[in-house]
Amino acid sequence: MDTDAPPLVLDIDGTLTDDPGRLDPRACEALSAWEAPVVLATGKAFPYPVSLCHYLGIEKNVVAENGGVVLADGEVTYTGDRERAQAVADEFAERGGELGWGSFDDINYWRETEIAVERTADEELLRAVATEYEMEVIDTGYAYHVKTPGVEKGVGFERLCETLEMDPEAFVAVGDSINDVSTFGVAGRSYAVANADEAARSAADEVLEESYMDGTLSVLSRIRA
Ligand SMILES: O=C(O)COP(=O)(O)O
Ligand SMILES: [Mg+2]
Repeated sequence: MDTDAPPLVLDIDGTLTDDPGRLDPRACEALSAWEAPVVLATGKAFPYPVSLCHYLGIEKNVVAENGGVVLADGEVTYTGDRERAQAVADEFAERGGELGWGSFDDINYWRETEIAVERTADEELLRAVATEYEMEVIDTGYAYHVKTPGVEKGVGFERLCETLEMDPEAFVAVGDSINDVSTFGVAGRSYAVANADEAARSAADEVLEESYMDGTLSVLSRIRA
């Protein structure tokens, strides 16, 4: 691999996974061997990208919870009002809504700055309650996230770059959904995989012909030259 490979900022679900969200095994080889920093920027709770970095054998540079949690150079920072998100979840449940994750809610168990809700939930009710609490709901295609407005992956990514003393413009971004739009806005070059939603497609510099990891690999092979 060329040592001039640019640093990467990559979404996980829909970008390094298949449709049901299983990690594509080709991501392991490609990212373990990448010769520049790789940042994982995800809507998932903090332990998920940290574990993925651990098992890929790469530096733990992570934006989790849609920007609510950032880890760079061993330093963790938090933004977002978890208590307010919890208040939305409680009121949602009070009015008959269900988060939908079953008896052990591993999706929210470690989540520190927002709340995620299964996409089978009553979206209209969830959005109505969130609005009452001046919170925002986004649909990533994998979950609804009840989050603090202004907390975004891209904002967290900029914070991470400050810590690493790197220029966000140097990074190549790949993603698939509305929660990647802010990352696309600050990275130097951005790609939406073919399975991306409308928001990601219109924010990306380029929409790829290939879906999921096929799309991500096509970017990696292009930029490594
Ligand atoms: O947690 C989600 O809903 C989606 O996760 P992602 O940001 O890695 O695609
Ligand atoms: Mg995604």
